[in-house]
Amino acid sequence: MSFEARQISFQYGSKPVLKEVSFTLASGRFHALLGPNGAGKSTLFGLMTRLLALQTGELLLNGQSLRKQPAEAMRQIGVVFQQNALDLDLTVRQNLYYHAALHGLSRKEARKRGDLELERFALVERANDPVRQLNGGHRRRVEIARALLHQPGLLLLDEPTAGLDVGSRAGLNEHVRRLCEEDDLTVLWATHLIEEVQPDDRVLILHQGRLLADGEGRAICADQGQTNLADTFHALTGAGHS
Ligand SMILES: Nc1ncnc2c1ncn2[C@@H]1O[C@H](COP(=O)(O)OP(=O)(O)OP(=O)(O)O)[C@@H](O)[C@H]1O
Repeated sequence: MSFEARQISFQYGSKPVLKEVSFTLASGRFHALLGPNGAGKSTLFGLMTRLLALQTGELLLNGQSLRKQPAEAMRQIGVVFQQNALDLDLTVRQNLYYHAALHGLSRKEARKRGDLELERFALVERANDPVRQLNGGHRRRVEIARALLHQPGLLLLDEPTAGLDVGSRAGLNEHVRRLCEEDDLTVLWATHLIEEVQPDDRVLILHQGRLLADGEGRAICADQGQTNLADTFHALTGAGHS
């Protein structure tokens, strides 16, 4: 899986929100898209998932333009949005099957893929419970399992730990890192929380619509003459330590 953003600019009305943003994602790696609130992370996700129409620049998945091959590209992408998008009255299993059907999976395939993800996400015991009965951490796990049903090569997560307690946050972050290794999945994890980023992650720092840094966390720190990511982030954006 290869992904490239070329010179992406975007504005809401007359308000510029993304300014000539270019980057590539490395296959099978965990990338942290780090930026303070309002940096433009969700807008970038909106463009990558085609919720928003591209204005300037190009997005390429495996060399194919998202603009020109939207259906094919969407088959390669799984997404977890900031807002919970599960049907609370359906069971965990029903949510998974419904989403699988939307992606055109047969009933048999949906069951097979659904059961496998329930197992991997340690959700088997909750499979027949309505999502409403699940806590925030479990709901997020269901959302990620759902996003992976159609076996995308690229998983986008927009502030996936929003609203979770510290323990659940760390657990979810670790889990997605494991998926990255197990499935050779390319991950873009948007966050404003430094503690969700590790020095050997690929880190993209977005601030006021501009990409201020792009590279291995450790190398970005060294470039800025800093010893840790929190100080580096502060030096680049002026944003407080989280
Ligand atoms: N629909 C919209 N219309 C006008 N301005 C918008 C709209 N959506 C977002 N914005 C503005 O665009 C800027 C970037 O917002 P965006 O949500 O992309 O940032 P973010 O980094 O995801 O931050 P957050 O984590 O707070 O959502 C902000 O100034 C925001 O107020």
